Amino acid sequence: MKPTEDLPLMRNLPRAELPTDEPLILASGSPRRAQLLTAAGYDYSVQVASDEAECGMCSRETAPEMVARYAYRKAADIATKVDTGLIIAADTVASCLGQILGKPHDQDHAETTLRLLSGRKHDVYTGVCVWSVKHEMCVVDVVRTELKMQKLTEQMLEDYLDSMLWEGKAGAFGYQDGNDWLQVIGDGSVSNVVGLPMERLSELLENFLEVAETVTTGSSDPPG
Ligand SMILES: Cc1cn([C@H]2C[C@H](O)[C@@H](COP(=O)(O)OP(=O)(O)OP(=O)(O)O)O2)c(=O)[nH]c1=O
Repeated sequence: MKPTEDLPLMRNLPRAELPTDEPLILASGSPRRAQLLTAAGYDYSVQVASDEAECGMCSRETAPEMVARYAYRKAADIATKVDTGLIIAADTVASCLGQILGKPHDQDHAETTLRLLSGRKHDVYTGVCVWSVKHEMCVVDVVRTELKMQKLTEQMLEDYLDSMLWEGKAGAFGYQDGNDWLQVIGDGSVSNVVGLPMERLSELLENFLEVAETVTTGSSDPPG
């Protein structure tokens, strides 16, 4: 298996000029998001949002609504803890047959998730929030990538579950794990699948001062 930094998805990633003079902060503990930002050439520090940012499931909330809300809440959490900073936060889930598939709780959950995805088309949604503490403004956007997973044999399933590579990955599978099980449909963003849509992030940074909205203090819902 190739190390992640050698994968094609880490090459030729866009890097935008930052819209403010604040230090860039990645509000995420995801190693994939950090690898993507580093591969694109951004200079940043990491501050992980508290687990409470990902709490509170709203009934009838769709996958894109959920990832937008969680990305916003992760950025808002760090915004209360720093004096200045341009914060980037994100949240990723898979969605298949109307079910929202987050990170598996354990191996049984990973198996159930992979059996659902096996042989099926599904979507990966990532919500991304850019937040300027100095300007008290933020923007939230969601990117969808459509994928198809090949039909898994019992042996493939067993080997992958034993590998523990499913841990901490939405949908219980890492596109970057080098198994070629997933095919991106159309011209969807691969970095979006791995946790941070680098193309959209670049657009959001480039247009930040035009598209960002003033933050409402204490709101747990993203603007718009
Ligand atoms: C679909 C998919 C997700 N993932 C990862 C990206 C995210 O790290 C993770 C989804 O969980 P998230 O809750 O979005 O992020 P996280 O818990 O890793 O980090 P934080 O909350 O601190 O931001 O799944 C892959 O690495 N490969 C994939 O193919």
